[in-house]
Amino acid sequence: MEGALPVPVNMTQDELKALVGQAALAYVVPGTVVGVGTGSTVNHFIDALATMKDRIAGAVSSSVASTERLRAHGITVLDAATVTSIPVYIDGADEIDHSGHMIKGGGAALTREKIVADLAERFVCIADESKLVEVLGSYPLPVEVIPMAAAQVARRFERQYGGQATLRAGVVTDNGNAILDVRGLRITEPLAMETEVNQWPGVVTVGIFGRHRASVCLLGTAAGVRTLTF
Ligand SMILES: O=C(CO)[C@H](O)[C@H](O)COP(=O)(O)O
Repeated sequence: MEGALPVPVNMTQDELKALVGQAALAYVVPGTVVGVGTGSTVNHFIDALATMKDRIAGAVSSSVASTERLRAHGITVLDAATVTSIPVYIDGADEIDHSGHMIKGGGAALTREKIVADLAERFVCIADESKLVEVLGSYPLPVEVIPMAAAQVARRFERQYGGQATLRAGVVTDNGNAILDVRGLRITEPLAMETEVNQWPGVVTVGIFGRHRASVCLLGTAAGVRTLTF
């Protein structure tokens, strides 16, 4: 199912991100706690959320960066451990397919993103149209790993899926771990790969959001905001 709201043509990628960040406000349930993702698209959402900060019960954040931005706007950030359920989680994606499966983790926040997504009744993905793909895998798949397992996990990707993993230089996650970026994958069965890789020793989180896929995607396009529901 989809629909589109018209917008002026020739918008930049950042303007498309701002457009969907604003559009996501319609999915915030007044009086409740909002799950907030991480990244440049979400930054626009956080800025928009500030306009209704007095009508929400606060936010659960998926990264130190988003927490700082939320607090700078005067939005209350709650510890995820104190929250049992939230109606909606709003976050970006590096890729999303036509079933709502995503690759996430370009900003290295994938583990906390999956934790907050797990608290949510629904995941609303906000993205510019370049993120919509037929098959996941052109974007290098991020995997958060315990550093001592990085080489072993990399070898296993090569052996099992023919993927080439490299350590993301200079990056330490909010959880003190490393990120592998895996190239050369064609992820035709996201749920199966997510389940498999999650079982490898030393893998903290794989950036495939299959079980935690989006139920709605607000896609910024030259024709307006396309709403995809899955
Ligand atoms: O998964 C993420 C961070 O870990 C982001 O949602 C993803 O990288 C998209 O970022 P952006 O909105 O900047 O394009």
